[in-house]
Amino acid sequence: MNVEDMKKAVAKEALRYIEDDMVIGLGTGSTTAYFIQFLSEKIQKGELEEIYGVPTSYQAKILAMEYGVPVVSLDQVDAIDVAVDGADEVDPNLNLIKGRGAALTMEKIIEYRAGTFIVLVDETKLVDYLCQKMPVPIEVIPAAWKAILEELSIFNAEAELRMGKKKDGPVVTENGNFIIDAKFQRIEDPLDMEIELNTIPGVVENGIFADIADIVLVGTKEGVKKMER
Ligand SMILES: O=C[C@H](O)[C@H](O)[C@H](O)COP(=O)(O)O
Repeated sequence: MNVEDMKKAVAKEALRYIEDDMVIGLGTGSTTAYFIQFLSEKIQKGELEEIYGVPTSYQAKILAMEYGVPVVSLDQVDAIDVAVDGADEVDPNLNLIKGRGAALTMEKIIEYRAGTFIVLVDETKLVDYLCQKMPVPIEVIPAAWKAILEELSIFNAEAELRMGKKKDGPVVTENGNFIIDAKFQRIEDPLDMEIELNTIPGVVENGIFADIADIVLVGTKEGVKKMER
């Protein structure tokens, strides 16, 4: 089983948690893209009814629209039953790093409010501690990017402004902000770090998702494994 197969396997498994009449937070990224596709197939077959998706990004919104999953915005719903999303790192306590796709702020807004937050990863995302492999993406107000970059040196972080791939200059998020990727040595206390980073003036949100995930479905060569809080 390759990584792509593992992503598909967890995306299929996540459907077990979906029932009729649910409002579902639709995450961003390659793994959730499979989930949106499989969700749509169930809807088209009539196996799921009255499903509404709340997208966390334009990517999720466009995919849902293409696949025919009805979309609504957060302010049109009273509650989100389940949110499903990928992650960049998952530690043994189900703390996450997210934001490789620069969608972290809307992801956190929606997933924080979900009745159940289900994370879909392949086994390469499992780490012993956060920041083992990946930096923490931090969404910042553009005017503050340089000051924040310097302030992050207090944490011994190797931080850089994220640059566009098919765009000159920095990545601009869907909220009109910049992203700083900060590689810390090792995050000992994810919740503490998540809160501390958000106290820096100009920081909009950061990609540490501590104590939010309820279930993590992990695609492995032996099949899907479930981690639960
Ligand atoms: O901003 C992007 C997100 O946090 C993604 O959910 C995360 O990077 C995982 O994406 P993928 O499933 O493509 O690895």
